[in-house]
Amino acid sequence: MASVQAAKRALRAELKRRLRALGEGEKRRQSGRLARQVMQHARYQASQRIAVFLSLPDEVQTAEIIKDIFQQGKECFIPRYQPHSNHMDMVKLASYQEIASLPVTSWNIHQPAEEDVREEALSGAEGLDLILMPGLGFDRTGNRLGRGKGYYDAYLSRCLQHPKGKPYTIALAFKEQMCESVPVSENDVKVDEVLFEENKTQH
Ligand SMILES: Nc1nc2c(c(=O)[nH]1)N(C=O)[C@@H](CNc1ccc(C(=O)N[C@@H](CCC(=O)O)C(=O)O)cc1)CN2
Ligand SMILES: Nc1ncnc2c1ncn2[C@@H]1O[C@H](COP(=O)(O)OP(=O)(O)OP(=O)(O)O)[C@@H](O)[C@H]1O
Ligand SMILES: [Mg+2]
Repeated sequence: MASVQAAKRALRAELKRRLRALGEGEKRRQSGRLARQVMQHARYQASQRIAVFLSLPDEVQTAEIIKDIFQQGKECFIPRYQPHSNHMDMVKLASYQEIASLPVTSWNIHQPAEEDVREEALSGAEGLDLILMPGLGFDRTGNRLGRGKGYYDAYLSRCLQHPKGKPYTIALAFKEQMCESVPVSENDVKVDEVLFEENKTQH
């Protein structure tokens, strides 16, 4: 339905305005609290294979979470997306320190080069246990508005085909990213939980 696309476009613009108004200190403060919430989360503690995004400046910062994943002896996977499609893999990251040495994409996100051969999370029987999800906006029923390329929706539908089934999904949000309701279409996959300051929603 065309009107859903228009509603998404309008909400993305509104959310980008809200995010631009957020100061660096406030983003750091909320990110610190959310990182602790993740580390204390039973689903996180029980997860061995975790996919996490390398945060952009307007997203909840994930550096402390990534360090903890390695400290806890868990396995860490990061996005490798193909710019001109909606294809994304989650590939193995060897260490926190490795991130700085990875090339950057046109969106200025570190990711391994296409020819860099790495384990893809869904290539083996183990799959993924948990995906920490980015996004521009969320509502309390788990609807998610991304950056409009469908990478995560397409990836989650691939996860559904995997013998292990869909991993648990937790979105990380600044409280300014919470919306009354997010417009969705058939391809949109809900997240299991949205973590934001002082509160959380579970479905
Ligand atoms: N940190 C992070 N990594 C990620 C994602 C993400 O949302 N966050 N992705 C999740 O998909 C994939 C990359 N997809 C992206 C899609 C768009 C933009 C982006 O900056 N878009 C512009 C406007 C796009 C346009 O021209 O229409 C923007 O948002 O300002 C960035 C990443 C994989 N890696
Ligand atoms: N599972 C899928 N298979 C094929 N195309 C898809 C799938 N999911 C979404 N798409 C397509 O991707 C495009 C963008 O979708 P949408 O606007 O929901 O992006 P988004 O959820 O904001 O982005 P992202 O998931 O990358 O954060 C749409 O044209 C949609 O039809
Ligand atoms: Mg979507």
